[in-house]
Amino acid sequence: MLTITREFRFEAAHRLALAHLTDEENHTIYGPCSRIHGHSYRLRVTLCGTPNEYGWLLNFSDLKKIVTLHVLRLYDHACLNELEEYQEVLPTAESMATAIFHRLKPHLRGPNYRLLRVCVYETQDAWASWEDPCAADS
Ligand SMILES: Nc1nc2c(c(=O)[nH]1)N=C([C@H](O)[C@H](O)COP(=O)(O)OP(=O)(O)OP(=O)(O)O)CN2
Ligand SMILES: [Zn+2]
Repeated sequence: MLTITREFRFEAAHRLALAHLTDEENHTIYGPCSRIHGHSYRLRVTLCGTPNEYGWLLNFSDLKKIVTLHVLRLYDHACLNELEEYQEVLPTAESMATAIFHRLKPHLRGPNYRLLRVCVYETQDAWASWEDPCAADS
C-alpha cells in the first residue's frame, strides 16, 4: 500500500481529571496530569491511495492547508479541555487521535486517496493512533 505522511506540531494545555471526582481522587488516577499542564504535541497525518496524473496522492502543501484549517487553527495554543470534542471525554492522546481523525476524514478524501491514520505524539516516546482499516479498500 502506498502512503504519504506529513508531520505537524502544536502547543497545547490540558488537564486529565474527571468532573465527578475530587482533586485527590483525580490525582490518584492521573498523577501530575490531573493538574493543568502543557505539551509540545506532534501530529502525523497519513493518507493512502494511488498517484494521480501529477504523480502524487495529494500535494503535501494542500495537506498542510487542510490540517491547518481544520485542526491546528483550533488546537494550537489552546486549552484542549475547552474544545467541543473534549466536553464528554478527556483530551488523552487516545481521544485526540480519534477526534482529529474524524475532524479530518471528510476533508481528506479524493478520487485517488483516503485518510488512513492519525498519530498524536504527546511526548517524544508516547503516542496514540487511530487508523481506518477500510481506507485502502474504499
Ligand atoms: N495512555 C495514556 N497515558 C497517559 C496519557 C495519555 O494521553 N494516554 N497522558 C498522560 C499525561 O498527559 C502526561 O502529561 C504525560 O506526560 P508525562 O507523564 O510527563 O510523560 P512522561 O513520559 O514524562 O512520564 P513518566 O513518568 O516518565 O512515565 C499520562 N499518561
Ligand atoms: Zn499531559
